[in-house]
Amino acid sequence: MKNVDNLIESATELAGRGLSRGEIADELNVSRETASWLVERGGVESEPDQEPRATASPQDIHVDWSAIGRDSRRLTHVSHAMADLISKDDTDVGLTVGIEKAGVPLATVIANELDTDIAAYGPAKHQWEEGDIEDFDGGFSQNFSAVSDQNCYIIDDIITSGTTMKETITAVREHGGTPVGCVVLVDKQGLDEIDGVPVSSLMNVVSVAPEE
Ligand SMILES: O=P(O)(O)OC[C@H]1O[C@H](OP(=O)(O)OP(=O)(O)O)[C@H](O)[C@@H]1O
Repeated sequence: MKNVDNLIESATELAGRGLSRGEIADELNVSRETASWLVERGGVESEPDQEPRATASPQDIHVDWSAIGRDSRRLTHVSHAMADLISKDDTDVGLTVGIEKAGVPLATVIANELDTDIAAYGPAKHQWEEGDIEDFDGGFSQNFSAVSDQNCYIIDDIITSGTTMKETITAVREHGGTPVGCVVLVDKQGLDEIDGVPVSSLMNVVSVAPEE
């Protein structure tokens, strides 16, 4: 089980390897604000030109679903529950797209359950090595189905900012597919839709902290 000390340690190590706060946020599945907080708690100085140090604990949470991810039977049960969220939809869906990495094993089970083909999308951040991440493109793996002319579900584990899901929706459309639903384990934004595509999640994270 990860606790905040583990997260601070991981964030400090990633910062030491030169990753930006945004990249650390992606790696640890937390918001950028939380990534900054974790790094600063680890004793690393703020990045130049960044907002002032966050002294209070931010309103983000880290979701550790490794108890599901490390056990194929649990993963299958949970994926069936995700499929159940969308299985009553009327739309004729022929393809389930998993977002690499964590979305793919979930999508594999969901595709089997819903009797669709399967595709795998690698987001741009996974191509990034150095320089501006905007200069990199994501892509669909050639080892799986093509998306053209298919109604598609898009599967991932977590929505944090929604950037990865939005990128995948755009990529599906650019490749001639039609995204008809996004399904995740946990939606930290509690979104109804992204770019006109309905979002379903097994769990939404809702902050009950009073506004500052
Ligand atoms: O909504 P966003 O702010 O875009 O963040 C959510 C994404 O971040 C994580 O991917 P990550 O690359 O960190 O991990 P993974 O490759 O293990 O799935 C997660 O699996 C989502 O794909």
